[in-house]
Amino acid sequence: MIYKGSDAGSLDTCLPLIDIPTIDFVLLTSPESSAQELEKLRSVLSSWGCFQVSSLPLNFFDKILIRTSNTHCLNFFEFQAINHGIEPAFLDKVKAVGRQFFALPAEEKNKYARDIAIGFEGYANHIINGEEQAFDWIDRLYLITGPEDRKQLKFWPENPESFRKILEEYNAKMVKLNEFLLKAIGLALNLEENCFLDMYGEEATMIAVYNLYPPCPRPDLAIGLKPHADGTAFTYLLQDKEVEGLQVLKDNQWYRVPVIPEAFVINVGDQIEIMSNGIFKSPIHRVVTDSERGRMSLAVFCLPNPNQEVGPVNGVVNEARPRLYKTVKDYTSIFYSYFEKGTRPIESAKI
Ligand SMILES: O=C(O)CCC(=O)C(=O)O
Ligand SMILES: [Fe+2]
Repeated sequence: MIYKGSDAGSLDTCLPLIDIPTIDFVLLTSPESSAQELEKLRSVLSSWGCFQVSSLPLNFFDKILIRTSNTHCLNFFEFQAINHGIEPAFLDKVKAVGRQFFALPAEEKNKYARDIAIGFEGYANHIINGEEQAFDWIDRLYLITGPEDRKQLKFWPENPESFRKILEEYNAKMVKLNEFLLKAIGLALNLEENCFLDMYGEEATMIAVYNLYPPCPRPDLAIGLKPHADGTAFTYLLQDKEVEGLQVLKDNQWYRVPVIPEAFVINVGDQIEIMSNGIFKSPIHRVVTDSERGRMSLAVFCLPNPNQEVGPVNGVVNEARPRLYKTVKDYTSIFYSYFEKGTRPIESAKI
């Protein structure tokens, strides 16, 4: 599928608003309600490929559940309890440090500038350098936040002072949340609880990307972020609290994603589409600009380690559903070359 050029679109208020499905993670952990909520999760991920989660109660990760998994209930025993959930006030801080960074003078931000010869990390005001590339209307701060030994602190702002500490704390919560969801999707398909988590592997890569879309005088001409599907396993997105801009494509129709303060939008990425043999869909999405208001979002990308081989998990290939995807490795490294061309990298993984 080619998206290039013609596909930029303004924030067309005539587009329908997606009634973005909500999954309640607390219901997922309760013996009475988990079967029903898991079925909802399965249905949402196979249709929309994205859903929202309201912020988690303070002690979500402390509620160490519960029962063994054969009753379709998530077993949390292996999770280390941490003392806090993800409360709205903390989410505000996570967003505030990003906004403060983007508000700094260019000279200060450029201390953390990306060096494309090294990689994608750091601050940059466009995503890729392709010559024929129509640039996106975006400023980005892209940081590898895990595993520990892959972090390059020279790209991590020291201004505002609390930036590093807050992002580290946020990252730790995202790691847990992602493990939780990887287990949940195994159960949602009636498979072994750890099948996705095992395929995802250890020492997974965590990437945090702050996206700033400045006000754009001609939103009809410039796209904030061109249509793409994420190359991740899952993406955890914190949207701007006030300014809309994210849109999702389903059945050739674009839908606006509403602003939902304090909620995460969680996207299936291509690697979960591959692991689920296409049962779960990695949705195409884009961001449009606004003529008057800037918008900031924070995306956390959770990806298997580059050495990890990723293919359909046990139980998703059968006579009724033959194998549709090859085994891939270091999928992320091909991602941006496709992004630049405006084609879908997942095509290269199809059999
Ligand atoms: O800004 C957004 O809402 C979406 C960002 C996004 O899709 C991405 O960073 O991959
Ligand atoms: Fe995305």
